[in-house]
Amino acid sequence: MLGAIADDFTGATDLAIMLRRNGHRVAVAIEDHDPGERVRAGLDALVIALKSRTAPVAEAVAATRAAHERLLDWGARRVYVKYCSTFDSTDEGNIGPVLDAVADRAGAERVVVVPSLPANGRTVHEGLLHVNGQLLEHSPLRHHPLTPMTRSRVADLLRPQTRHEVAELHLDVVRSGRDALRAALDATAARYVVVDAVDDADLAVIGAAVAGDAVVSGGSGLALGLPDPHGDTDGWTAPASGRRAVLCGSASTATRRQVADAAGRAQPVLRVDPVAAVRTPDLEVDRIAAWAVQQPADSTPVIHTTADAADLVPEVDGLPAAPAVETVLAGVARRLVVSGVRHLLVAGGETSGAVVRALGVGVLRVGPEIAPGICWAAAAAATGGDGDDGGHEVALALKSGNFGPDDLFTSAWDRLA
Ligand SMILES: Nc1ncnc2c1ncn2[C@@H]1O[C@H](COP(=O)(O)OP(=O)(O)O)[C@@H](O)[C@H]1O
Ligand SMILES: O=C(O)[C@@H](O)C(=O)COP(=O)(O)O
Repeated sequence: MLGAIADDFTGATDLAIMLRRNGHRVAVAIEDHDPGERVRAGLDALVIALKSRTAPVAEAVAATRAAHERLLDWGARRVYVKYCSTFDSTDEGNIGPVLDAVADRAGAERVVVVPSLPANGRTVHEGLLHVNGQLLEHSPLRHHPLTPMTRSRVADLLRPQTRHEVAELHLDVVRSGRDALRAALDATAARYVVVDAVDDADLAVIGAAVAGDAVVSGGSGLALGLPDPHGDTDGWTAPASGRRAVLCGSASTATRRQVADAAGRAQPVLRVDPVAAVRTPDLEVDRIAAWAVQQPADSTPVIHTTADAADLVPEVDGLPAAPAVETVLAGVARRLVVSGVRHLLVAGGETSGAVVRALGVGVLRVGPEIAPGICWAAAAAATGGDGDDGGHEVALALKSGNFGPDDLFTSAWDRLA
């Protein structure tokens, strides 16, 4: 079995889709949840979803180490460390410290670093990460609320995060084919090697060249290069029908466009007040949940946080607003499920982590792909409390802030039909 550790929940489903597309029978385990021996026995790949991308370094490393041990116990022979295709991190981490911990434990002398995800416009060329043709540092990721990306050379982003050497291999080597790339990798003394990839064919070459590596790392794109022969990935059924809703904690430009598009199609839209989220979170949850149940049953209420950059509130009364906003959206998610919402689309990696935790979900069963990097997944929500017994089957789509077409909030439901 291939074991994978993803540093956020949208990233976990993104990777699971790629593995599924490539013939793996795959499931996503939420944090320290054990899917059970029977489920594990039927899998070719298991992705553990952590909420470690922006956690304090020691916490992220400890959670990753524990996840790695579980994967080893469960028979994983290879480990895939999944981070963001835009390399979301700071000079402190968490990509470097997490890679160091996994590579040390596995005794891996070399780990490739492959953030490219061409299907979503993320490419690495001559060591520089581009997002839809722009250098990372000139893309909207420069203004990310938690991990602003102000440099574009992947090696320069990783170096401050690790004590190990970081090298680069460029497209000319990749395009010389699997054997030439493997030879070049073997000739490199560095622990980490950033490998260029501009299209899916490059990812296939890299995947083939690292077929024997105990640890690989990247965005989800590298999974396209790791085929599994089983190819038997059916067995997904959509959970019972019910009301729909969208929860957006992402401030990304793609999400903002999707909110505006839904509003333009006459879907009801409400914005979380970050000041209220910090000062009176329970009242803010009540306000939003009460609004949502009043909307027409056949509508898709969209609850969001940021219409334009001016809405971003770093602090309120000296307290950070971002985690308070996440907590409010997580509280709203519970209330929505209790009130009959069964199909929930969540935008934002951190936000998805907070929502999935609040819903008490243990395993995501990966279903149909909606758009590159976005899928529906089935899960049992253990809402319990709030006047509810819990145990509802729900369909969740966890969307990276930057992914998806403008009409996603109205078109995503077609894939559940
Ligand atoms: N208006 C706002 N003020 C303060 N924090 C916000 C606001 N809107 C969103 N946030 C926070 O920004 C973060 C967005 O991260 P995330 O959910 O991972 O989205 P993305 O996938 O776009 O990175 C979350 O912690 C969220 O609570
Ligand atoms: O690799 C990617 O781009 C995604 O899988 C991902 O991790 C996105 O993170 P968020 O934008 O924070 O959801």
